[in-house]
Amino acid sequence: MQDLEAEKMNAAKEAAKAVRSGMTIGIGSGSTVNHFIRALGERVKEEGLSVTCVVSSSQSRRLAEENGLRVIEDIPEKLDIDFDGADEADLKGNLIKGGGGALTREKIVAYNSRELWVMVDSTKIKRDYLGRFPLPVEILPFMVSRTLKNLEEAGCSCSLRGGGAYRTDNGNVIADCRFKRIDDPAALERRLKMVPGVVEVGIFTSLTSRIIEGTVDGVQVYSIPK
Ligand SMILES: O=C[C@H](O)[C@H](O)[C@H](O)COP(=O)(O)O
Repeated sequence: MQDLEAEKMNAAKEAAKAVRSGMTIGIGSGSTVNHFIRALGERVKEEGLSVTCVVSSSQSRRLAEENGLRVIEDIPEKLDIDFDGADEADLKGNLIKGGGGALTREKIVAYNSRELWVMVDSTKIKRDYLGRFPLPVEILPFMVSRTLKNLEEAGCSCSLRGGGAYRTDNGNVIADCRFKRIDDPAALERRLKMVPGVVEVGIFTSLTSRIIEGTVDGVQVYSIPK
């Protein structure tokens, strides 16, 4: 049986090796990122690295601080590298994110970083098309049933995460949108962002610089041309 936790850990440990003292980095959210935070925390402890980070969720913030990382909220310059996970990734660097509800802050952090390095286990890489994982879209709770209908006009069926009880760190709700397949991620991202009430869409395009896929005994690294 595939050991997905080991794959995530291998990807995270490899990524953590790239951090140098003095860097300001972005840190995303999720179980793979948790491995990254712990691996980086060990380097901080053992090598005395000085690292400052902007994190994309309250959960990552807690873990980062517990592991000795300095966390800040804002910075006028771009971050050096953003390290994050994904729910799906294709080899052009298109991603589906937001399984943990942190997509909006994750996209802000990724957009404001020179590079985005994505750490995934082997099941996340999709060589044909994205969309098996329901696409998370963060929306305002105001007039939510109309917003869901407007999203469905793009050819999906939507449900509110937790029946509407789930709240993001921004106080909003998540619509999980099931498409048969997503053939043109950039066009769909643009279309859904036009729906009033949509805060952010969990499709990330043109942001990824590198995908680190964890394998049973190491990693496979894909560089994404800009
Ligand atoms: O909102 C959560 C994020 O987009 C995560 O990076 C994504 O869901 C992948 O999480 P995991 O590493 O737990 O599979």
